[in-house]
Amino acid sequence: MTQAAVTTQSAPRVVLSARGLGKDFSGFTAVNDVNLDVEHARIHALIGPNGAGKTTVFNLLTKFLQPTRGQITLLDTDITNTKPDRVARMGLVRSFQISAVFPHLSVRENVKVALQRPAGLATQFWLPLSSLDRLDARADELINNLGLSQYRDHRAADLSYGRKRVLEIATTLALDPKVLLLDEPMAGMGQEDVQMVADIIRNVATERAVLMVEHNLSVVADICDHVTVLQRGEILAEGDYAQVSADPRVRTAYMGTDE
Ligand SMILES: Nc1ncnc2c1ncn2[C@@H]1O[C@H](COP(=O)(O)OP(=O)(O)OP(=O)(O)O)[C@@H](O)[C@H]1O
Repeated sequence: MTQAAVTTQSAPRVVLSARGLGKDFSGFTAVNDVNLDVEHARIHALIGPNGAGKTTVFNLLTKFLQPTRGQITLLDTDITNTKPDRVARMGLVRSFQISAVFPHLSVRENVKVALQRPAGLATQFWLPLSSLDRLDARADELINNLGLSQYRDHRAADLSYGRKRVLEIATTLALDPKVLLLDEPMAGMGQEDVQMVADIIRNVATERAVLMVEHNLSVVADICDHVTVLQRGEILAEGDYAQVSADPRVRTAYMGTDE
């Protein structure tokens, strides 16, 4: 391997960045002066107390909301004024809620429906599902990678809550995102499912960047490489989990005390 190749491999690669990001709602500033650098093959957490602005930042990055101030760059392209569907096609994909999974289709059929888009097929619900047979191999690869192979022919409705979440991540991965945004992936899960989904996210992040909003701080401590703490719409602290959790300002924001 050449020296250049070694350097390229080891250098952190920023795939999504925000500079001076801000959003006002009728005079109320929900997000102000947020700078973020999300790197390839890393898991980046966005945390903060209720109302800190995490969801608004997600909506700004995916362009569901138009920023009042600032700039967003995806893979070296300025996407500040780009429409959400185009941003998704460029590789910034947000996981949808479980309701995005079709309950009466099997795990495999759900993944195949999701695979139609990157395969260049229009979503044509009037076509028989058998017309999607050529997507079997790719669907099975995704299903195996996410540990769902023994549930391949189960109806989505019959899966446990945690496995529905994993299926939902699988349908998102069908779009082959470069940056995956996960909004509280552990919400409502028991400990066993939390561990399973944490392992899946770690696995998924070996090939792409993951930015996640998560309230479960032990998960953040366990799997996240970098943590940005928001409070009242602004960045309060950032660093690895050990750094931010030792910061007295973060302790005060979460617990009302820095003890
Ligand atoms: N469309 C809107 N119009 C007016 N205010 C809004 C709007 N969306 C969000 N806000 C306000 O912006 C602030 C940040 O909200 P946001 O939902 O981004 O916080 P959050 O950190 O995601 O909170 P939570 O952890 O409770 O989900 C809150 O004060 C909220 O009331």
